[in-house]
Amino acid sequence: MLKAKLARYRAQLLEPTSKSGSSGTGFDVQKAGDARVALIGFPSVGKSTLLSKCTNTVSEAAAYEFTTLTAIPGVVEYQGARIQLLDLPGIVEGASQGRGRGRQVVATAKTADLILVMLDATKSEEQRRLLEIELDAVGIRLNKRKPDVVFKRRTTGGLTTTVKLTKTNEKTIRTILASYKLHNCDVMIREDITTDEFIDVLIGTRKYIPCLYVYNKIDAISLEMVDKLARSENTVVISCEMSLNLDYLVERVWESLGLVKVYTKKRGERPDLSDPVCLRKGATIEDVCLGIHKSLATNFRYALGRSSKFSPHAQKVSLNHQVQDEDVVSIFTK
Ligand SMILES: Nc1nc2c(ncn2[C@@H]2O[C@H](COP(=O)(O)OP(=O)(O)OP(=O)(O)O)[C@@H](O)[C@H]2O)c(=O)[nH]1
Ligand SMILES: [K+]
Ligand SMILES: [Mg+2]
Repeated sequence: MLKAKLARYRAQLLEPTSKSGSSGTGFDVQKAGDARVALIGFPSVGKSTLLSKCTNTVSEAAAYEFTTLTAIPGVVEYQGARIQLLDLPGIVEGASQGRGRGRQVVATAKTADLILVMLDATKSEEQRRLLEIELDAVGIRLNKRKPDVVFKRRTTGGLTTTVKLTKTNEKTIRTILASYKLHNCDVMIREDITTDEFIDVLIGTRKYIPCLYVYNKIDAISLEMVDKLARSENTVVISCEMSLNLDYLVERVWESLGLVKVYTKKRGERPDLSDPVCLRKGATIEDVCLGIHKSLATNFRYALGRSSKFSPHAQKVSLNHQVQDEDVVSIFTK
């Protein structure tokens, strides 16, 4: 019950209080391109150096802490896709609780499609855990998917569990529901969740964001250490200064975003490889149409799709056909 209370108070605390209605907590940078990637890390880990190396934007880098004072967007081009990379001020322990810039940084992280937790490979492992705590405190869940719990407010209701709960129990769930005054609701638990995960579902504003741990400055540590770090999960090791592994980082960023690039082709012409339509995995031909122009979906007759990975021949496909990465699509309208 204390956990539930604490989570509720924290959620209230982080809620925008301004009457203007805008959350006003993040930095005011327009989203641009096909996805947004945010750089989160302690001061002087090399965030700005990375932005300057991977994009056409220059962000001032220097040996003193808090060189960067605001959000600086750059664009990473990857096989025709445009990814917005956001350089942000460094944060310190307690950023999520404090006022001002630290809070602003973590609030901005919430708007990202992927978070790069940037770490200094020469510093202790502790930095990673500290950053995770700050992101967790504002409701960001890294590399997790939303728990499989269906929750609906109703006039009557009940609790159904389709799996055996081993990390929490029904009594705890009922106590938490009561403490939130949720007496009439339908709850269906379809996964062996923890108490904390259940509270996350109730709070409802959690963000489940993929994350890569990026260890910079590997030029300054031993090869054994580099090898060890490089083998960890969701981890990329780089040296911005010596331009080591930066192309691989961009590849991993693309992969972690879980996007697909679809190339369009006009009849009798070669596919346009410079300007793909980028969509979420699982997207359909209809999404491709909408990504180009609304009228394409309404006037849709059929499409010819060619999957570069699975079949060399174009096939006639309908609106609900799922597209794969690097598919080539021609759309025919009425
Ligand atoms: N040895 C080494 N030093 C690096 C590397 N990348 C960046 N640096 C140095 O680290 C210092 C900090 O770099 P910045 O890019 O300013 O770091 P930041 O994370 O943007 O720092 P803040 O904006 O202050 O939070 C600079 O002196 C860089 O030259 C690297 O790969 N290896
Ligand atoms: K710095
Ligand atoms: Mg900086």
